[in-house]
Amino acid sequence: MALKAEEEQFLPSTPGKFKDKWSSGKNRQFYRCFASTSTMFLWALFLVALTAAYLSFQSFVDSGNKFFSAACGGAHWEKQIRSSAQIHRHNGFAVLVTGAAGFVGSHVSLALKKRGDGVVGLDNFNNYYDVSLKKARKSLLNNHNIFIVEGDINDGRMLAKLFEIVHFSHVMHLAAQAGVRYAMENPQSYVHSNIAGLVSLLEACKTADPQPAIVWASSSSVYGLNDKVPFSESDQTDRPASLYAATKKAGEEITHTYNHIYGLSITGLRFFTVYGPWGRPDMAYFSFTRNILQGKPITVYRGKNRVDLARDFTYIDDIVRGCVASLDTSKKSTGSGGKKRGPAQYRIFNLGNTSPVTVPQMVGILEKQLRVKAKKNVIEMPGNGDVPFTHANISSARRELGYKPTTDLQTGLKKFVKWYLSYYGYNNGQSVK
Ligand SMILES: O=C(O)[C@H]1O[C@H](OP(=O)(O)OP(=O)(O)OC[C@H]2O[C@@H](n3ccc(=O)[nH]c3=O)[C@H](O)[C@@H]2O)[C@H](O)[C@@H](O)[C@H]1O
Repeated sequence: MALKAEEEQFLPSTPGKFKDKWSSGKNRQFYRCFASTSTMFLWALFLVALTAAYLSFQSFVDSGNKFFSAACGGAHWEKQIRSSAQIHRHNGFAVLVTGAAGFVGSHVSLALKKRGDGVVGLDNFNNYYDVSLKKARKSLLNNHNIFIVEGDINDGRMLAKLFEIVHFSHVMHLAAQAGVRYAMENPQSYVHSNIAGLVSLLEACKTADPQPAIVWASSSSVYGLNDKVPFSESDQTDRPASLYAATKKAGEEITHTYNHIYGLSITGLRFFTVYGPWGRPDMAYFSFTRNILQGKPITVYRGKNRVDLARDFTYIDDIVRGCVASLDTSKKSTGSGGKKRGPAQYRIFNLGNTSPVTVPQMVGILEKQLRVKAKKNVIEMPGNGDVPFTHANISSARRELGYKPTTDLQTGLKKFVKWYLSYYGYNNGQSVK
């Protein structure tokens, strides 16, 4: 009880109820004054310590994140970039390819390098799918003297440094968070790469002097719930069915803004389900191949009223030709150092195959190529961002780019399967590696 009484006297109380042994007068004033000064001192000390800790943490984060990682920077690094950017043909380009360790990025980089353009790659090697495949593509590019910078398009200081080292004439922007259905699992990654990353890249391009012309990957998914076929560039694209599609559509609006304000020359390419050797393991044709060879079941989605889903599958070599033609027909950006000097080119093209194939037909082709029957599990398409069909109208690309796809799905999948077996091997139905 005594303790309780003692505790009580130091407990804060409602005004008028506070009891203390410092009755009244000078003693009490002195105590209060002393107590408040020392408390303030302690608080001030605490705040100083907190600020110091915060600042040192921030500079640690800055050095790790915002600027070059250990793999970047330094004289050797700059030398590799300069050498990779060297042009070996008359009037050739110096191209920065973002997403160079990706499927389309690696193919486009090789095509440009082979014809004598200077190519510098950029890729963050994220683990959305098997990183070893990205590293293998990187080795392939290295063998052709293409250097890939390991970095993120959100790293503005690193981008500024790249533009300082090389006066890129063009940027082929293919870095993105791909995949339609994964957007439900990890929505933020789409905002990070396809929105924030895009803006960061455009900021670097707008500030660069000279400004590069930009060609970048939009997507057939922007047509969303559009049911007017074939899809034309002038069709409505304001009903996306997935967050992926919404970020690609937003990218089209964002690039338009940079074209309008800063005079950046911009070409957006709406790719239609691109497939082929060195492809993406998250895509259906790729994962179906793996499962069929391993004797595992595949899930085939079906639309409402038992209607088969269909895609305008487009072979990688056709897409590469469309990308290169877009670079070749790009006009120069008109601004410099962040200031527009006049109107600049702004284009959007469909790059598809113009002959949709149903998913069960695609599976049938794979079964024939692999000589293995698939264990099919057919289910109704879940509400996960998928659209029932895609079909490109490519008249615009044909007219302006001379784009003419030449590979049907049968021929293209044959080439894919050949690559798959040589890359992963085939061992009693088990994929290895
Ligand atoms: O053109 C694009 O802009 C996009 O193309 C690609 O998306 P999609 O056309 O959806 O390709 P993909 O996943 O191979 O599914 C193909 C078909 O198989 C069906 N599908 C899929 C998986 C499955 O398990 N079962 C199935 O039936 C599925 O329902 C669909 O009908 C890119 O991934 C995307 O990043 C983007 O670039």
